[in-house]
Amino acid sequence: MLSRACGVLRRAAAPASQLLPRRAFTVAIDGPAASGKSSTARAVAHELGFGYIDSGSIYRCAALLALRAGAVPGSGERSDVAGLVGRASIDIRTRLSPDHPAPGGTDTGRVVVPDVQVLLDGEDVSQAIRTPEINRLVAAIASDSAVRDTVLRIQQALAGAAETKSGAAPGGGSAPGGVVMDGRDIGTTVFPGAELKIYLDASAMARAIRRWDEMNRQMKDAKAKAPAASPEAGGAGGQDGPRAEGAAGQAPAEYPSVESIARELEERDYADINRKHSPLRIASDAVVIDNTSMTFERQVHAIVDLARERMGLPRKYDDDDL
Ligand SMILES: Nc1ncnc2c1ncn2[C@@H]1O[C@H](COP(=O)(O)OP(=O)(O)O)[C@@H](O)[C@H]1O
Ligand SMILES: Nc1ccn([C@@H]2O[C@H](COP(=O)(O)OP(=O)(O)O)[C@@H](O)[C@H]2O)c(=O)n1
Repeated sequence: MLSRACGVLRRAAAPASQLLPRRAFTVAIDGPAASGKSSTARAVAHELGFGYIDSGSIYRCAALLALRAGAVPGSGERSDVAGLVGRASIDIRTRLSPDHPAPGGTDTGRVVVPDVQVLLDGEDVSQAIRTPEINRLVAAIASDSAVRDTVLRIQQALAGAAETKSGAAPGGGSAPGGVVMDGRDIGTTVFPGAELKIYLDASAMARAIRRWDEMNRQMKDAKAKAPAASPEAGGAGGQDGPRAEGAAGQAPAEYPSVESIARELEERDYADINRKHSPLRIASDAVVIDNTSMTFERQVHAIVDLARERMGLPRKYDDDDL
């Protein structure tokens, strides 16, 4: 388990001989909800052999902690969500399935999107932090400056640990590693000096349809794994659109329509853009990619090549410039 102090420890423990040659490369990917940040960041990190941090999942853990403590905004309960998060142990693990090639890219250009597992005090909360209830709550929790300060320290510690792992050369030496982190303020606040900043965007309707589609696929997977589920557990194809499994072990919840997903994304974007602390902004030195009409592979290849160029490596793909 990672401790929140490991970023500090890594720097403090590095012998002087390692300080100059080692230079981690940071890719910051920001953008509105469901613009493709997390899937793209995971694929780019895998291809470059870098660590990956999904910063949204840390805020989602904060929202889950607040919910479980009955300390949601407006409940009247005086809450110290920052304290709850500060005392918690949060770990984000990238998982490869057996048919995935090893990190570092392939000659075929095949895009690999590893799974990510989020552990909160050792509990796998990967599904519990992606419920409609957390979606509604998370932006309010993330607008609290004390929560943001605490999450910032966790982000930096996780990134330090991920860079160290990605830079571990075969044989136990150290090679320049890197980290890809996605969120809302990575290029502006968390890593303002990131070597590559991407702002990923897509039309509101494209984003809502993609998220609906994603939920539909997850529901089908869950159904395939649990064929004996009761009829009330729901199924796709009705007038109401897809339905969902709830958090692990809970009763399946109703999936919303595309329109209501679009509304939820719009409300969350509004809150993220208009909050006082670290609002969602395009960093002045970010490369803006609108992927409304772009394939997933192309956006991954383009970002990998931008990173390679800035690392002094030759481009790998033939895709035209963006
Ligand atoms: N260029 C693209 N074309 C079509 N679908 C995409 C594209 N980029 C991402 N997606 C899909 O959109 C959905 C939302 O992406 P995700 O990475 O979860 O977004 P975010 O992290 O910004 O919320 C996923 O199902 C992802 O596979
Ligand atoms: N760096 C970040 C990342 C997420 N967040 C907050 O966390 C929420 C969830 O982020 P997410 O990346 O999981 O959301 P999706 O885009 O995946 O829906 C966002 O709507 C923001 O309110 C933030 O404020 N700053």
